[in-house]
Amino acid sequence: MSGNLKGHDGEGREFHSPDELWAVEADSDGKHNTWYQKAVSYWDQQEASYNGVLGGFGYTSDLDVRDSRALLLKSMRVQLEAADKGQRQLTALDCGAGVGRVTEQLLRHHFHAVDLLEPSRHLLDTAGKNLSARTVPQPRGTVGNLYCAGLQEHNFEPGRYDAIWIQWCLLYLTDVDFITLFHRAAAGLKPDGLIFVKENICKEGFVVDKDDSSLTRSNTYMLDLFERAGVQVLYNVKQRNWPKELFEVRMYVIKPRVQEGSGMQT
Ligand SMILES: C[S@@+](CC[C@H](N)C(=O)[O-])C[C@H]1O[C@@H](n2cnc3c(N)ncnc32)[C@H](O)[C@@H]1O
Repeated sequence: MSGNLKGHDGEGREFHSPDELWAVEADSDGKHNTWYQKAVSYWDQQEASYNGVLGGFGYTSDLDVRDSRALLLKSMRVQLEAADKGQRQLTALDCGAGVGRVTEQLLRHHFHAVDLLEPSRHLLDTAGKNLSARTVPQPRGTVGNLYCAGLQEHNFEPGRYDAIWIQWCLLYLTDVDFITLFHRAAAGLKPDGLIFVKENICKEGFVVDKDDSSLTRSNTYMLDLFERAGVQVLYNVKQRNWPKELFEVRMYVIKPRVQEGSGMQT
């Protein structure tokens, strides 16, 4: 399916398929280290603040968190009720965490421990400082492990997480790494754990941004990759009240499929 998807970048270059893009962006060894390094270099130069990680649209943070919270509460009602009764300790991983905005505003209010993964050292350091210094009113959770790494290279601790939150960073992953990520992340989940993806979405095909080495995909393209990753999409929800001048934003709640006969999640 994704072979039929066409794309373009901001410099007038057209791509007939994602494979053409990945061939153009490959290093001489066929890997995409330069593609990934360019993204981290871009983020190394951005301001370490909510406004910086939201591309100058810091005012959208509250809107974003409001819809995320509604979907989290709906998707994890059983687990959160058990936590409220003191029957369960919940752990989350915030991926591409930036300065820890999603953890501070959302995850630490519902999970007992939140780990952060972020490849830009200065953003991760700021997240660590923000989360230890700020006195959020009665947060449930503490900050756990801080991993300075990209999603394409991270090894998830087996069976640790009730939720893995991946917001505005899948757009940095090649298709191959996008697909394998879900296999690796599934191993990091508890048996009823879920993966939450929140991402910019273009109307059709894909749009490449050479500045930060990213790829905004259409909803069709995202669903095709989820299908190829062999995961189940429980919810596919559009962010409401989003500024018209920005890409549409969608949230996907993902459940790994259980491998028949093995009791293992994939
Ligand atoms: C638009 S910011 C979003 C930050 C945070 N998720 C939020 O919503 O506030 C994108 C983040 O993705 C991170 N990033 C870039 N490449 C990545 C990769 N390969 N894996 C994981 N995160 C990546 C950037 O360093 C940056 O912090």
